[in-house]
Amino acid sequence: MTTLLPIAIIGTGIAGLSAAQALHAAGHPVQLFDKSRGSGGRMSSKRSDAGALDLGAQYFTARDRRFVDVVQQWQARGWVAEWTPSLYNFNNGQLTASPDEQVRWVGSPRMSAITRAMLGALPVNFSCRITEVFRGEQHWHLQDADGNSHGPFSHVIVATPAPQASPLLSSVPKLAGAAASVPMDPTWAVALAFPTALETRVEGCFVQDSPLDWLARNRSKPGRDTQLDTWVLHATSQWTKQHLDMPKEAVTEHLLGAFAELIGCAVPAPALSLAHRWLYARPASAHQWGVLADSDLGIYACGDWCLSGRVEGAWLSGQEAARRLLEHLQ
Ligand SMILES: Cc1cc2nc3c(=O)[nH]c(=O)nc-3n(C[C@H](O)[C@H](O)[C@H](O)COP(=O)(O)OP(=O)(O)OC[C@H]3O[C@@H](n4cnc5c(N)ncnc54)[C@H](O)[C@@H]3O)c2cc1C
Ligand SMILES: NC(=O)C1=CN([C@@H]2O[C@H](COP(=O)(O)OP(=O)(O)OC[C@H]3O[C@@H](n4cnc5c(N)ncnc54)[C@H](O)[C@@H]3O)[C@@H](O)[C@H]2O)CC=C1
Repeated sequence: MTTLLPIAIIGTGIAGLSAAQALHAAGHPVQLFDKSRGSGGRMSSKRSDAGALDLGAQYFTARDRRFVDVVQQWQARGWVAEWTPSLYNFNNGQLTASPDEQVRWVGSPRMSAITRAMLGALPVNFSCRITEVFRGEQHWHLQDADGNSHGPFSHVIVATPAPQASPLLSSVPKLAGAAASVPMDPTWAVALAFPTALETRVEGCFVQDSPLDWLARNRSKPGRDTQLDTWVLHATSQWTKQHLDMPKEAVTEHLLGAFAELIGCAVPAPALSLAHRWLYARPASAHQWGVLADSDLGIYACGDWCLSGRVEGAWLSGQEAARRLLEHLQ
């Protein structure tokens, strides 16, 4: 019996884990790496005194049949639940109810529950920033920021945002160039917790003509801690770019001010506030690549930026990376 070399996967966001699960299911050993202390990437949740707060992805929709099917399996296992917020729209200074029929999903009891469950017992190195990916005579090797080498690996899947993928793809200039051509826009996120509930029916709101793009009542999502009235605000990409290096306290003050202006009820001082800057929040434009690949060399890049820039696109891109890799092995 021959021993298969593991496949290295850099990034434990939903794209990397989607690929990992598919390869593991096909009988291939994988080894995951992430620079963060936990999995989830932009679907991670921040633990706080007000419970877990979803600072990145707020909810997701499922339109592709393959993703619809997997989300149903996640629901059956209790990893996700449907969120049915009382939705509003803020436009031209008017806050109006904006109900619709769209099904929206969230991780349960927090967004990070999905990737945590997907990771399961797969082998992973956290707090391990990969700085170099190189090919020896036959196999792939990785170098991390602490100077450690990892390998050999039969294949490598880079599942990070495009600007972070580009340097890791430098051994295949065509792939590195494609990743470098995808700018990603930033998003400032602010979480607030109020000791008494705000007197509003709003649970989610799409916002126009404001520094804000979106706001959500975090505690209205299923399974969340409901002791405090928690909210998450997202700034527009444009406002974020203009205030990229603003101190967190000032960002919180500005976005809290914008929130108080539009929400239409008294907003007391929050008991807790925190700000997080997502430097690579969303691709500036969508692509239909699915995956970037050099199958002969055995290197692949996947992530939301290869498709729709949403959770669904990231998951599908991870599936596509695994599919292309397995196809080439046959
Ligand atoms: C503020 C915000 C709001 C959003 N809202 C929504 C929404 O409501 N609905 C929706 O569908 N989508 C939303 N998205 C987008 C969604 O979160 C992403 O499309 C999806 O999570 C991307 O997954 P991914 O696996 O491609 O990348 P990521 O989740 O970014 O995962 C990449 C991983 O790679 C790791 N990494 C990076 N570089 C290295 C390195 N050198 N070495 C090791 N590890 C590395 C990172 O730590 C990270 O864990 C939102 C995103 C943000 C930021
Ligand atoms: N802030 C960030 O960095 C990112 C935010 N992302 C957001 O994630 C969401 C995911 O998109 P989908 O899965 O397609 O979800 P969706 O179908 O709920 O929303 C898509 C878009 O349609 C609009 N919209 C939908 N429903 C309503 C409504 N009831 N009233 C008014 N407008 C509505 C709204 O503009 C929204 O952005 C979008 O809102 C993206 O803007 C995606 C990626 C990054």
